[in-house]
Amino acid sequence: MSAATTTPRFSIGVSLKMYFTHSRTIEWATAIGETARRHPAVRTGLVDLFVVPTFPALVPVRDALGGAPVRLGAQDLASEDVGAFTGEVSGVELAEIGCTLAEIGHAERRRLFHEDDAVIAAKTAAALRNGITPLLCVGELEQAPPAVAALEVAVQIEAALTASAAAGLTGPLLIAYEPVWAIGAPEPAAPEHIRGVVAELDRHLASLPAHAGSRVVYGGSAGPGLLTALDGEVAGLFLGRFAHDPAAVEAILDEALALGPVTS
Ligand SMILES: O=C[C@H](O)COP(=O)(O)O
Repeated sequence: MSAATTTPRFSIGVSLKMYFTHSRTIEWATAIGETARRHPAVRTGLVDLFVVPTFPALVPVRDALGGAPVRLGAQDLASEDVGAFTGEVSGVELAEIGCTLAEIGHAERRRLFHEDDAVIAAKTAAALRNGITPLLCVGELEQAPPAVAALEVAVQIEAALTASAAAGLTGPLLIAYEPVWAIGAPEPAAPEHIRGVVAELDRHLASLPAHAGSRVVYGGSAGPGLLTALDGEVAGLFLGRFAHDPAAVEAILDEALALGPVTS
């Protein structure tokens, strides 16, 4: 087995949203930990694998992973760090229990919980302030050509960074590009659409020195076969339903291994 690469070529993560019971979450995480410990794509550092369970499952999942090289992410975080905010969970506490990622701005939180650009910007700043990588979810609302979609998404990214910029906060972002119309759908967006938007977003991120090291992964009905279809031109996937079977995660890791490290 080759030595671990310094920068993983792919980031591959799964949000469990609110689909599983606690016991099923732990069974799933145990299986993912077992896969991660032995799979060469993870062991060599080719893939940065992360899981995003519900809040009460974070510590049990961390323990079920049993030291496997899998990062832990939260599905949300508070915009404040301490105080009378019933029901909220701070970035301080998330960092303390080992979360290195926090999901921010998911379309479901915008649509169902009325999170707006200001909330998302405050949460992005809270993550950066606490040394947590924002897993910033962005995506166009309606189907549009890649250049048009990328413009809409770039505006969302800029809006999410306003509070961080004002506070002088820096750090890499993990952008989950999720076309809203492709979330919860039977199929992901077409590979050529994904490649087109992600290429534009990569160019946009390259113009943000405060967030050097950022990368874009694709989410929205992603599953086995998509990484291969994207031909290595996208830096990873953010999965939902189609990673509920641990065998699907293993299949995607196999695809990453077949694509291999960047050769140039
Ligand atoms: O957080 C994950 C995304 O929203 C994708 O979910 P999905 O693959 O079930 O559509």
